[in-house]
Amino acid sequence: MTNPNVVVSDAKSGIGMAITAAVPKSLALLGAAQVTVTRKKYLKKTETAREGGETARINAWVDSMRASSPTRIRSKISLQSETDQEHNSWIANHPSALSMFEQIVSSSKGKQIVMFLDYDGTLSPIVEDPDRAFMTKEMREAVRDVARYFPTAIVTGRCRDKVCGFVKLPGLYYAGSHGMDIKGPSKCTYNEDNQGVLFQPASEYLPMIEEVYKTLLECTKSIPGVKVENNKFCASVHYRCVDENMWGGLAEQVRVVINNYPKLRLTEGRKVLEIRPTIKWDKGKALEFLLESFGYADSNDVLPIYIGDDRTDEDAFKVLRNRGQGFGILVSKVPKETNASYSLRETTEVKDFLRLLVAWKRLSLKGS
Ligand SMILES: O=P(O)(O)OC[C@H]1O[C@H](O[C@H]2O[C@H](CO)[C@@H](O)[C@H](O)[C@H]2O)[C@H](O)[C@@H](O)[C@@H]1O
Repeated sequence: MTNPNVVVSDAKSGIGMAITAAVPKSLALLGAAQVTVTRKKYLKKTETAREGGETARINAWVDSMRASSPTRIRSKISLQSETDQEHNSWIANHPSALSMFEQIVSSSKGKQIVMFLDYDGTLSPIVEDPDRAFMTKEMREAVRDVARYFPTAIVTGRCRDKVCGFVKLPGLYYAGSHGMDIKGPSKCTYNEDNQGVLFQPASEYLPMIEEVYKTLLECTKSIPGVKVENNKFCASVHYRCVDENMWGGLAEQVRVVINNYPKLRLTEGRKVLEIRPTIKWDKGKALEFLLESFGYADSNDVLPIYIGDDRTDEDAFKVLRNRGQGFGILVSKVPKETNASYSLRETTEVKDFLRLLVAWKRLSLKGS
């Protein structure tokens, strides 16, 4: 994509000049001391990158950006009967966690249920503005009640402080930045000195992410609708409100920026590109870490339930599947490729599931 507003310094003239080529500003922003980008060098670099298959890589990104998240299963022919078939097979393989509620709780006999909840698309509906993704009062009450009976963690791509501000419940564990920032409840017994912070495996990346966030903010500012979010150990570039014709250009901008940071990698969520450290840490690792912190590292006495809607939640679903323990529940109205065992159609169904769990627990306590 071309960005007419990109300005590159021209070594010969010594002045900034606008060019209709992609993205050098991100490089220039890194500071003259670190990188000096001349127009000539920039064009050469772009050419070489293109020849080296960069274009193919960016095209692949754009294709992936077009797919929903996790990848939607597509019919080759969009006949109604095929769609019905697809849906029936989806429900047969990933039944509703509401209709399977009895089976789910009966498999928890003698085990401690531990709840893991993603935030966006799970506890709050997807909205255009990430800063306005509020959860309802009813959902908050449902989560609060669940946390009274079961250890409960919010596992999110968001920055931990931001999600705490949305959820506003003190009795939970919060794993922000895709699990790279884990904190227990205020009265956490694991690490009281550090105000309940349990684990920050990517703390050394903090200055780098801050720098990348600022660079992305600057180099994408001319693309209408882009929103860059600082998620502390991860920077997120939202394209939900960007014209689809500009997605290629945006992907290219992001690629050029992260090409300068070999210690960072890109992952995708729902209409969002996320730049994060290459360390082997994700929501699945966070789930394992939390189970261990709760004393269930190698235990059969636990039934973890993870509810999420996003590609990044697949890492946690996969962990549960590999452990042969607990269940992943994918929130989705449409068939998707997933490692989850069950499905829920939308956030209101998540709330219903949580309420059922609380009602079932209260009943079983009365009976005991
Ligand atoms: O792990 P999650 O809790 O699901 O967080 C993933 C990302 O969620 C947010 O973005 C998504 O929700 C926004 C609000 O509904 C929506 O506008 C955006 O298109 C979605 O990608 C959040 O803003 C990101 O920082 C999270 O990484």
